[in-house]
Amino acid sequence: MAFSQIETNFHANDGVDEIVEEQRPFALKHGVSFGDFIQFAGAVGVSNCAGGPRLQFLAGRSNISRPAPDLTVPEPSDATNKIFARMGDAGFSPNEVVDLLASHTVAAQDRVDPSIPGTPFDSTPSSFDAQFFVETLLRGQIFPGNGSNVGEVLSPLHGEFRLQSDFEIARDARTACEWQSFITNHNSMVTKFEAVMSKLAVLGHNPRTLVDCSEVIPVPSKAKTQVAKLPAGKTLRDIEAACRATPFPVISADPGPATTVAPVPPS
Ligand code: HEM
Ligand SMILES: [Ca+2]
Repeated sequence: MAFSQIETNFHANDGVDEIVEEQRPFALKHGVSFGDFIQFAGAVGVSNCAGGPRLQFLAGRSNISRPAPDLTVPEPSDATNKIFARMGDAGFSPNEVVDLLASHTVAAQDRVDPSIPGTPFDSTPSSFDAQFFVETLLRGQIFPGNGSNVGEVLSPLHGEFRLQSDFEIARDARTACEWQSFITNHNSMVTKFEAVMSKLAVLGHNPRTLVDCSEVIPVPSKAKTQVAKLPAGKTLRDIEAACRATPFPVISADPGPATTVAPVPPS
């Protein structure tokens, strides 16, 4: 937000310009630092999702900072080794990257395939559920838009988008069991997401110098279920299970005709 002239030009930040320009006037108007505003908006935003986490919110970051160097943010076309190495530099283990990727249950793409903006990564983009962790393990069959783009791989459902990085981290021997574990344990997914987000939120800061203002973050509505489902039209045979230690759980499929996924509303 402070260095958007520089940082929004980095390829990995493509699309971030819009929300930065939306939010900056609020931070300036209320005399809140950019770092605090971004953390606050993220915590409030995700609390609106059914079944979502209630993130800690600490205030007190200063606006004294420098532009980040380019090429530090992972790209969806990066190999898992590279993603884990970059995230490792920031103090996150491969399993913590999986925990962070629960965010992709409430996410959509605009720029990887610009012909289909708003195409979500799971069938329930307004629900903070574990559908993302099931659907990324389904065998890929179609490209939802104009064919294969850099960082995109085959998706299992019409209207759903699959990032190459999500596909590979779901199947990587280092992370496949953490990935699979969330399919039958919504609480664990949310608790681990809250924990890893607390870590992400204070990177580069001493948390002891910040003030805990978490009580201003709304309490999200409860999750409907602890266990995810197969989308309608899919069976367990469509799952590419990758965790060697634990068999893939027996989960049921939604009834009805094959699931297709609608785009999220334009932002
Ligand atoms: C591990 C490396 C990651 C890669 C390669 C990656 C990649 C991407 C890409 C390519 C998009 C689509 C952007 C667009 O086309 O507009 C996206 C969307 C998104 N990502 Fe990630 N991501 C990663 C990790 C994360 C993390 C750690 C978080 C948060 C904790 C996150 C949260 C989101 C959200 C919320 C969206 C949706 C934005 C929207 O709907 O407008 N991602 N990600
Ligand atoms: Ca979801």
